[in-house]
Amino acid sequence: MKRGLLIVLSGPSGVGKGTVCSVLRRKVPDLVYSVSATTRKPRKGEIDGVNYFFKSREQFQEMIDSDALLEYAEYVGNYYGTPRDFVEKTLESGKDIILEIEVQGALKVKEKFPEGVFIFLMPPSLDELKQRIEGRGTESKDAIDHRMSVAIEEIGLLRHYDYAVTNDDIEAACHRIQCIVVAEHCRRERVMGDFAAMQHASTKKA
Ligand SMILES: Nc1nc2c(ncn2[C@@H]2O[C@H](COP(=O)(O)OP(=O)(O)O)[C@@H](O)[C@H]2O)c(=O)[nH]1
Ligand SMILES: Nc1ncnc2c1ncn2[C@@H]1O[C@H](COP(=O)(O)OP(=O)(O)O)[C@@H](O)[C@H]1O
Repeated sequence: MKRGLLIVLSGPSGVGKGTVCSVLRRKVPDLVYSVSATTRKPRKGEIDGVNYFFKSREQFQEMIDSDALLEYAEYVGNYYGTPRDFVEKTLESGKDIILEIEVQGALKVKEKFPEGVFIFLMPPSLDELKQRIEGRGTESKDAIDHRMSVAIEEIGLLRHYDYAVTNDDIEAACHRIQCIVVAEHCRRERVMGDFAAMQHASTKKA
């Protein structure tokens, strides 16, 4: 059985990762979405187990201690982490999985899964990024300023990624990501030498 693709979608807060992921989930129902654990408090409308697994600091620490997380990072005062088992089981079952995580975590995943596909979602401009965070209305002014300074540092790490996708338009960004996924599958077909297996089967028949 061929393993699925591990796709990491990263990028600064407010760039549209969540929005792009929810559109992708609708368009590509076969793509599995990893639900993270966090110590952040739920926002209005967020559901435990759907948007995040909401944990206390103690519960999160237990997950770290028992090696239940593939990676974790502290981001603007809260912890976020990817439950390991779900990712590994999904990949083993041959399905593709997408992790929507911030940059420090993405770089840790890259150390463990260099064969993953690392995509950085870029804002059309920093002004547009600030407007999107403000427009979402979920953060205080201090938190927005903090997220903007973290964003500038994160964009500086773009070179560690395989692809940059600009989120100028949601549909266009999703289309680009879908194209990347298709291309990566084709690339792996070549690397995995399926052609050799095909030749072997046809020699056996002759
Ligand atoms: N390292 C890591 N980052 C995560 C994880 N889950 C979410 N994040 C990131 O944490 C950051 C803050 O997430 P959140 O508080 O939901 O705010 P928002 O994504 O900016 O709306 C975002 O960049 C998320 O992509 C995770 O499991 N691990
Ligand atoms: N291509 C886009 N054009 C305009 N607004 C967008 C676009 N993508 C996302 N947004 C808006 O930007 C805000 C932040 O998006 P969100 O998905 O919450 O970002 P992230 O998950 O990266 O923090 C939301 O209000 C969302 O509706």
